[in-house]
Amino acid sequence: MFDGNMNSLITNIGIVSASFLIFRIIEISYSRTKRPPYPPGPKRLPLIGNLLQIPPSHLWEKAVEWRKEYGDLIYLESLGQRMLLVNSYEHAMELLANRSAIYSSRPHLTMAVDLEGWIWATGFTPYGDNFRKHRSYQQRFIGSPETLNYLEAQISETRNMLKNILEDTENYGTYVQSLPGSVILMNVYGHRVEKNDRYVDIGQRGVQYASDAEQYMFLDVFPWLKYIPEWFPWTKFHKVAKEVKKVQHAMRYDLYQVSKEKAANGILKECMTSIFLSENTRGDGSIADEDNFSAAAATLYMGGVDTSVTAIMSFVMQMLKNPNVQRKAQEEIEVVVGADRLPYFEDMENLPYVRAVCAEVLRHAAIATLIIPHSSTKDDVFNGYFIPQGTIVLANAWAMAFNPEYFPDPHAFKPERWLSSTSGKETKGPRSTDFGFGFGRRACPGRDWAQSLLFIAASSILATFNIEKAIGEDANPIEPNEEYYPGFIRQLGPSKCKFIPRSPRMVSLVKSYVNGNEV
Ligand code: HEM
Repeated sequence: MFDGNMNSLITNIGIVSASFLIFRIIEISYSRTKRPPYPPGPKRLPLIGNLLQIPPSHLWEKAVEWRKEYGDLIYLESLGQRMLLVNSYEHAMELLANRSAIYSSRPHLTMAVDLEGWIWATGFTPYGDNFRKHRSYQQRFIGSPETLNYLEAQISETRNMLKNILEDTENYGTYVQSLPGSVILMNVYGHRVEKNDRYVDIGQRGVQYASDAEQYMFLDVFPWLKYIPEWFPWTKFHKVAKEVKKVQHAMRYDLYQVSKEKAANGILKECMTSIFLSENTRGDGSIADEDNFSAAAATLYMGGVDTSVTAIMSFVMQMLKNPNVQRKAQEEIEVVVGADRLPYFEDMENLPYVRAVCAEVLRHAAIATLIIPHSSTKDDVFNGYFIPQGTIVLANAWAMAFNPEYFPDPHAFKPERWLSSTSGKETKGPRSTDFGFGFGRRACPGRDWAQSLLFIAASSILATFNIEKAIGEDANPIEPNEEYYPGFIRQLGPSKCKFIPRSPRMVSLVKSYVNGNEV
């Protein structure tokens, strides 16, 4: 009896399971035939997809080449990971801004998030409550200078940089490299940067490590590899992750702790942390929402310390390559600012040519080539194509910056294209700041901060110095360094060149300002 029941139970389960399986197969094949196609893209091989066609670097340039065949949307798969390259500004806006409820998350990167521990940094945080809290702190303190007057630190640190360049011209690169870090550390933690400052170094190493994590994408395909013990051969990634973890931890906590101690002793200068602590420290000493605040603050440190260096380095390189542009910008400064003081933010409105130079620097430098990858949280259909949930969307800001339909003669450096008041206006497309800082809910919160620092640094350098090519041993001018480090975030090193003070008056002005006796 028992055996008979058991047999029929097994038979029934078998029938039900088989029916379920058949139903699923029919359902899947039906949905496949009904579902719209993926966007066009290079032919995928079974299992590995486009793995062999995706170049190890300069994917943004490959995407432009593919555009001729497939158009502005290019769909790729690599070992099961779906990717969508978006070459046009209009499509990036449509997906990442107009449909930002679906396209505002970040991919989960095994190396960066699980092994190195960057999950706290806003740029790696998935869409959700923590992300929203980070963004509201960042918007409040850095989105505009209303709560915290970050412009003051931008002016004073720029003038420090001018003085250092005056005294040690050969090493101008060192001072440009530390300018953004010295401003952001003052803004966020009230920390005054010293020569060879440990925290600027930690910040720059942290940014480099975080962007290098993309080299370990094989761990996303085989995430179980992360459980292999460290002593096992070919697990160098464990050693790298261990080292990065120390830097990541230092970025997140070290300066925050120092600032907290200073605040407790009443010696913390006004900054983002001092304002937050004064508003959120409870009677028993505990601090409301401290985790989200310290993460949002440390991500600003991360965002501010590096990208703006590329912008200012690119400005110097372009001035070396385009002496006529340099002269024209200096003439405008002479008329508006005069030769008796250095520029202020109040001059910005009256310096359209200098503003155009800055806009052209940002376009031409294309600092964040593929912005930061977004990830979709829902299946979507766009322009008749199916974009599955979990697709990594890469907006090709480099392609937008050099699109000849928006910017005729795109590789030429032409500030005139941004001047609406001259007949030379040639720009038909978006502004460089519309795509260079990303899209939608994830767009860079440091956009205004970065633009104002570039303006004050560029106009102050132009007012103080003539930048000229150095002369080589063969008596020929040395061409400027145009070799960008080809990462998702492009970096540019200094050129061999001369910073020649424009007049003894400018020299004494810079010195007097730094010594606190502004003339
Ligand atoms: C010229 C300088 C800069 C450029 C070109 C730049 C560009 C970008 C881009 C393209 C993104 C990704 C946006 C997206 O995914 O749609 C981004 C994100 C971010 N940037 Fe910037 N940035 C610059 C300066 C700064 C500065 C100065 C700060 C901080 C003071 C900053 C803080 C951030 C943060 C926190 C994020 C992450 C936002 C998120 O994931 O929600 N950036 N930036």
